[in-house]
Amino acid sequence: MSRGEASSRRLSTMASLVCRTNLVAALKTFCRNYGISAIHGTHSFPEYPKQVRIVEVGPRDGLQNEKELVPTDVKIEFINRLSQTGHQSVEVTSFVSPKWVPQLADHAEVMRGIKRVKGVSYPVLTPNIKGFEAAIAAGCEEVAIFGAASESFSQKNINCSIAESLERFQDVMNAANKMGIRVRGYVSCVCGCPYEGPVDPKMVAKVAYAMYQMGCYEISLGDTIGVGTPGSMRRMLEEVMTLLPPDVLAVHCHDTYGQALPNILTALQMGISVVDASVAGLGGCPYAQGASGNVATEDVVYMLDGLQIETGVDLDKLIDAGNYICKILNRPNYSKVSCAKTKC
Ligand SMILES: CC(C)(COP(=O)([O-])OP(=O)([O-])OC[C@H]1O[C@@H](n2cnc3c(N)ncnc32)[C@H](O)[C@@H]1OP(=O)([O-])[O-])[C@@H](O)C(=O)NCCC(=O)NCCSC(=O)C[C@@](C)(O)CC(=O)[O-]
Repeated sequence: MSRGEASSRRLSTMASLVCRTNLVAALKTFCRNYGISAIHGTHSFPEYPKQVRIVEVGPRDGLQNEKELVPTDVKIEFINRLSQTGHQSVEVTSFVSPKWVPQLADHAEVMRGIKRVKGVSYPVLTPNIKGFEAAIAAGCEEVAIFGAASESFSQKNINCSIAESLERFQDVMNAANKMGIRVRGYVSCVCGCPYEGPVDPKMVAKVAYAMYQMGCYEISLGDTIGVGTPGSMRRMLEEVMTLLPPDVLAVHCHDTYGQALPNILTALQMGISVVDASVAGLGGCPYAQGASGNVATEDVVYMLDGLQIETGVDLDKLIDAGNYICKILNRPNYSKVSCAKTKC
């Protein structure tokens, strides 16, 4: 990104924050001055977004931790089924070292084998320029770089410090810009780290801002080990939102402590409208011991349907895709909604 583009990006971010802050402050002052404590009768209700985009991470985050190698044709069929559910974004695989994540060593074959549906984006993870080049050679049109707000996790996960990771991501970003490839950014450990414990929200904000300034179109904030609560999620998001507006943020919640849905609800109330989820609640990071799967996509869609928030996702087709992969993996379906509907 050129200096001019970077500074105009900074200006528009600031303008968006200032407008938002002024509007909220003006509304608060108005209500205070006129003794209004309630909207809609006697209570004030949070405003939810009208639409939410779900980023389906089942084929990547969901499968990366599976011990038994899943056959390539099964992965392809799984992704093809997910492509038919109405999802706008299905994360396919990672172009990482096969020594580190053997399950995803067939990344190029999977990428080449899937039937791409018009309107669906198929991002892949690329930690460095080597991964980026391999991803492009396999036909990828969107990539994601993945950093962390914890030094220890960064070392364990991608074998470098946070500062080094940002340098590697800059190389990816430069190459992506030249080719017109969209880059998404992840920040892991936003509510806690498996090695360091609590993580300072200021650190999350700093890394998220650095990745956004670099040119990521969206930053996904990962509660990698699922320790967040609506309280810690809110505090973390408030800090991040001092630097970035909610419309460039996504949340990525694991469900280790059963807090993923309330955490997502908190994020929606704060203006975020992109949610990562994994069908059947598959998943976990191989470098975050003890972390359970992601929030199940079926459960997120059911909740959003109930809130009359548009996702475009067909719940029945999603349930079928989740049951398909669980049957092959011979493991339980962790979606409560799927279990309730199919009486599993
Ligand atoms: C980042 C590296 C590659 C650094 O790994 P390294 O060992 O430090 O890399 P290196 O540059 O020293 O190279 C060592 C070897 O790896 C090869 N190599 C180097 N780069 C690549 C590449 N891109 N693709 C394929 N091979 C690669 C390279 O060619 C060489 O091969 P050798 O000469 O030994 O045969 C390694 O640490 C790695 O692959 N880590 C995997 C991390 C990972 O996938 N973690 C899970 C995803 S993150 C996550 O789940 C969290 C998230 C996103 O979901 C959000 C959340 O929940 O918080």
